[in-house]
Amino acid sequence: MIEASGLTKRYGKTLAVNNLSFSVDAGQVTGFLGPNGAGKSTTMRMILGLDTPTAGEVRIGGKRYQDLKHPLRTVGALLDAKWVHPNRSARAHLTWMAKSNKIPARRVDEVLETVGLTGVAGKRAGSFSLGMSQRLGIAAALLGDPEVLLFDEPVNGLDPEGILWIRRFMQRLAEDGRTVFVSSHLLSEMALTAGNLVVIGRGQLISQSTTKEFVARAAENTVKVRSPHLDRLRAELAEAGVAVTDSDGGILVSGMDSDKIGELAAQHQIVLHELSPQTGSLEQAFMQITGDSVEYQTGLPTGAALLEPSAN
Ligand SMILES: Nc1ncnc2c1ncn2[C@@H]1O[C@H](COP(=O)(O)OP(=O)(O)OP(=O)(O)O)[C@@H](O)[C@H]1O
Repeated sequence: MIEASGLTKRYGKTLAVNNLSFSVDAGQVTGFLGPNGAGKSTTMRMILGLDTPTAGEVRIGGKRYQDLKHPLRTVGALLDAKWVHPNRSARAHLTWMAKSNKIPARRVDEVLETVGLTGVAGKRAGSFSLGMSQRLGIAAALLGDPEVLLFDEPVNGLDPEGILWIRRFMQRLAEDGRTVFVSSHLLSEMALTAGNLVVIGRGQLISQSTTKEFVARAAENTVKVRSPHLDRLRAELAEAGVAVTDSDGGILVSGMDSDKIGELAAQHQIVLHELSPQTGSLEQAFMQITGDSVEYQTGLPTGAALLEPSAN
């Protein structure tokens, strides 16, 4: 289990993580979701003791990272799959890690087998594809047979087969009873993988709930409206304090259900050509909830910005 309370990290003028509290339970994959720059990597680094919080703390199984006797046996992480020395073989890399962490050498072959790299264990890690490097990174994270696993954007840049493999693998780890915490800026990916979501924006907690609840909450509040008197309707909705965005020859209304919009239109004798509650794509749902908290606008429509690969 991971518990963050009041976790805060400031880099100069940038408040990367701001008073963040959440918990991650064992037995399910928990997605850590937020737009680029939201503070996910910084939070993961603080969980792993690689960065010191400016305020607050995070505990793993009740202990701070620096108080863990055998850190690799408690928590394993895949942060950056490409940090392996390129001239070392996969087996040499894992053997070195095992030795320096007092982990029995037999674990090396076990984890190579687990991630399906036994056949290429003697090859230079520098010659590995991104998918193979990710597997090697996961093997390293598993060396100490830890209860808690952290993955930072593990599917970035992978082909569909690699994505599927990682998704299934994370689910298997969770089914084994481990705590699996995985960051992503893609809700559609997380919705397929994670049962719970911790969602952040601009370093702050936006929501912690089941994935189902998160998606339903966002989607149920959007209604598509088309009308030949769109300007008048827009003005009445603004008066009612409701948010409106343009969409495909009509508008998308958030925060008022379709019954109320219909009544408002009738009251002002505004003809409607369409009044349809949207189930919305997952990405739309995510944008709707995190919309105000996107730090860097890319100039692309907001939905597309989310589908851009992260800079990680
Ligand atoms: N070492 C650092 N020095 C200064 N600012 C930093 C540092 N690390 C992160 N930041 C800033 O903190 C904020 C959060 O960054 P972080 O990388 O944690 O976000 P993220 O959610 O992981 O984003 P991404 O998905 O783009 O990696 C950003 O504004 C970033 O520029």
